Amino acid sequence: MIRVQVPATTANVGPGFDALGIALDLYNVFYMEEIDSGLIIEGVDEEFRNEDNLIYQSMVTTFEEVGYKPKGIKIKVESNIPVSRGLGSSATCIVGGIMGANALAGNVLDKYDILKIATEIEGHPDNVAPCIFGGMVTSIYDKGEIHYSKIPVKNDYSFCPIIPDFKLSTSEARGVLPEVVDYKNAVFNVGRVALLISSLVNGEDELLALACDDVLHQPYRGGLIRDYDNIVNAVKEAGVKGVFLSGAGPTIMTIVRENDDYIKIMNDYVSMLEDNWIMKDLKIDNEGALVEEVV
Ligand SMILES: Nc1ncnc2c1ncn2[C@@H]1O[C@H](COP(=O)(O)OP(=O)(O)OP(=O)(O)O)[C@@H](O)[C@H]1O
Ligand SMILES: N[C@@H](CCO)C(=O)O
Repeated sequence: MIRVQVPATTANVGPGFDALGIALDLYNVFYMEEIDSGLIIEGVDEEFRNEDNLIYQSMVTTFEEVGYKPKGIKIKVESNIPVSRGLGSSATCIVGGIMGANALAGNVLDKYDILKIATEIEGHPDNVAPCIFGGMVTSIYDKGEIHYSKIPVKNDYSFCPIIPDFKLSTSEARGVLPEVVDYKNAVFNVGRVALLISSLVNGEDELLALACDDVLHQPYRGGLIRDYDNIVNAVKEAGVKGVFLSGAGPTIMTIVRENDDYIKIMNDYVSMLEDNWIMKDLKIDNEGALVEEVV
C-alpha cells in the first residue's frame, strides 16, 4: 500500500496572485492500493465517494500518462485540511493522487513531471508547487512549461489562518475578478511582491504589513466574505506582521512571530463573530509531499 502525506498551502501571499505559495504543517494523508476490480473510496463525504473524486481523477490522468492499467483502486483519506477554504485542499488531492499513482506504477515520473501534470489539472502552479517541494515557492506557467524557484524564508514565523465554517470555491472566487487590470494597479502589485519576497528572506518584519497589500484580487474577493474588513482591521490593531487572503479565501492568513498574546486576543475576537471562525497556529513545512510504501 502507498501512503502519501501532502501539506496544506497558502497561495498568493497577498500580491503574488497565481505565482506565490507556502507549504504549511497541516496535512492530508492518502492511502492507495491496487485491488482486484472497481473503485473503493473511504474517509470522505458521500459527495466525494465516486469516480469524479479529484484524487481518483488525478490518479487516472497519471496512469494514462505513464501507460499503466490498474485492475481496481482503493483510496483511504485522512482529511485534516478544510475543503474550499483557501488552504489548498484541491492541490493536496491532485498532488496526492499523482504521487500515489506514480508509486503504484513503479515511480516513472520525477518531481518536475508531477508538477507539470498537477499544474495542468489545477490550472495554476501556486498551490501545487509548494505542495510538492515544500517551503515558499514562486512559479510561473509559460508555453506549457513551469519555471519555479524555492525562496529561503527565515523560518521563525508562525502562519496563523483564521478560518470560517463556510466554503468559497476557487471557481466562484475567480469569477468575481476583473478581466482587465489597470496599469497603476499592476505597478502597485509588482513593487509589493518584490518587497514581500525580500522582506521574508531577510526577516524584515517592519516591511511585511505594506508588502502583503494587493489590489488584483483581495478587494474583489473580500466582498464575498462576511466580516473580512473587520477581521483584517482587528488583526492589524492586534499587531500582526502581515495579513492577506489565503488562496482564493475565505480563510484570512496572518503572519506572526511567537506572540501568544496575539493568538489569545484574536481567538477572543473571532469567537464573538458569526460563522464560527477558528484560528490555527502553523509553521512552514519545508519537505513537501512525502510518499512511502507501507504494509
Ligand atoms: N478531502 C477531500 N476529499 C475529496 N475531495 C476533496 C477533498 N478536499 C478537497 N477536495 C476537492 O477539492 C475541491 C475544493 O477545491 P477549491 O479549489 O475550491 O478549494 P481549496 O483548494 O480548498 O482552496 P484554494 O485553492 O483557494 O486554496 C473540492 O470541491 C473537491 O473536489
Ligand atoms: N491563485 C489561486 C489560488 C487558489 O487556488 C487564486 O487565487 O485563484
